[in-house]
Amino acid sequence: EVYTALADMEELLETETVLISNLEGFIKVEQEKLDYLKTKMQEYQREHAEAAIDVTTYVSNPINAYLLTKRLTTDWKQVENLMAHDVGGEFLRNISNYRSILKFPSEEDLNGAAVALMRLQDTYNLDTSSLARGELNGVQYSTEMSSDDCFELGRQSYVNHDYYHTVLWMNEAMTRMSYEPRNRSLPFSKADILEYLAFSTYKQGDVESALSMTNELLQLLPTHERANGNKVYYEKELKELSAKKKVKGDDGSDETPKSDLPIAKAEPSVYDYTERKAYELLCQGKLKPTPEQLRPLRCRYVDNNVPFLKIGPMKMEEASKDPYIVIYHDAMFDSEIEIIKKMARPRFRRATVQNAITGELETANYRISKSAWLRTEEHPIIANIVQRTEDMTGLDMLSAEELQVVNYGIGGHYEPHFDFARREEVRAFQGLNTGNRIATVLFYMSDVEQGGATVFTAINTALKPKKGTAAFWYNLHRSGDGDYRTRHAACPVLTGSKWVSNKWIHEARQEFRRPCDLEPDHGEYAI
Ligand SMILES: O=C(O)CCC(=O)C(=O)O
Ligand SMILES: [Fe+2]
Repeated sequence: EVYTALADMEELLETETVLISNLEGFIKVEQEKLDYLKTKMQEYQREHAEAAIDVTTYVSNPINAYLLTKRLTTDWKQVENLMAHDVGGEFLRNISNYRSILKFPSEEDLNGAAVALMRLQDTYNLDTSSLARGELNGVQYSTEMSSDDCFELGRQSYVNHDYYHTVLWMNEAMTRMSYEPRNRSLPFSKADILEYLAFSTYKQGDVESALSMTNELLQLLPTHERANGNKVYYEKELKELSAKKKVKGDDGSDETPKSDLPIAKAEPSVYDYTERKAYELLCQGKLKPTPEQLRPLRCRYVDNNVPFLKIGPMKMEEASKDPYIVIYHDAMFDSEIEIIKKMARPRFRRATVQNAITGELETANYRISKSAWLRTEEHPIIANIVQRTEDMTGLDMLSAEELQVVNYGIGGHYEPHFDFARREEVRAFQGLNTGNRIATVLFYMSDVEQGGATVFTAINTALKPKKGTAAFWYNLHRSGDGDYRTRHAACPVLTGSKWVSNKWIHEARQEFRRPCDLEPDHGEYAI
């Protein structure tokens, strides 16, 4: 699929370029054909008009008699041939050839892109009509959505059982339809919208509104079979509801009204309501650390006692004292970033997560990005970065994982998670024999216009991506136990393309670099 990384979506524009020029070619050839036929027809009309003035005189001229015969035999044959000539077929064959060479999005991509928009709408609290007008978080962009763009979003939400967004977007489609030019040919009618609206409203528990929408639909199409059936159903349900209200009780019916609209399985969310709320507010920039958390934070130049850094110390900014989270500025050069991106692009695979029960790697809607692994030996640039990571962290890199390069797609995100393996899933890194992920270094390889922050949901801390900076934190206490306060997430990217690299450092070989302790925690750490 392509929607999971913007790097891949860029190629779709090349596909579109080819398709546009194909369509242009078709129109040109078809137009030439029509122009030729038109000229021919006018010629016929002219000759014919002349002949019609005096038919007898006309045919008595042997030249005219010959020409008339010719016109209706060979000349006419040519016209027929041209009429039969199928210009479209050739161009359609070209398009099917392109399908094997160029990148085309699939139905899955369309659904993924629609879900991504809904995720952005929820996470950043975007109002439907502003979004449809092309406004993202108060910033006006030039794109505007038409009624059928909105209808399709509603339909995709419906397919995903997401009745809440179905209602929002079908309503928007209806509003837009009313002020768009009447002559637009639309693949749906007002009745179709009403059917989606009624059913989704019912699914959300509002039987009364579902009934009134169904009635509205029946005014447009009195013989609509399903609507008539549902009307009876809704009326019955309402009657039962009001009867129950009097007696006070639960709803007992398991019958549902009919809909033959397609339906798919929805994935359950992996985190609870309070964490979700904190996550959203942090992503929106509305939740901040307390003054107590902020007061002790400092910026300074550090050399970590590394000879190389004595010459060129690094700029370090503390983002949190406990757990200890720091930002290194200018940790990657633009030139290095370009090379890393170029190396990663052709190797991108959809990012996976580990199933806590089976240990299998699988794709999930809660992690939408593409990633690639770059080995230290592959390029001197990577080796440099790994060495710099060692200098910044004071940790040994021999047990670290390779550099993971990540690019996020539309609405690309990673819901709250730990980087370390929990006791029940220690199997995660067992094969490696290097212990758990003791620390994370997260390099930001792009700025992000809007959204895409890294947020720590347990300590109300958000890190805004800034090209060239790196975040560093310990995932484990000195005791080796996981530090649950390091739970973090990548907020959905609202606008822009987000690139990061992860370097996960393991416990093995850190015995003298970060000695362990029986106590789980010590405040933390200063090199
Ligand atoms: O992209 C980010 O901001 C965080 C990524 C992350 O947490 C991860 O890949 O484990
Ligand atoms: Fe992470």
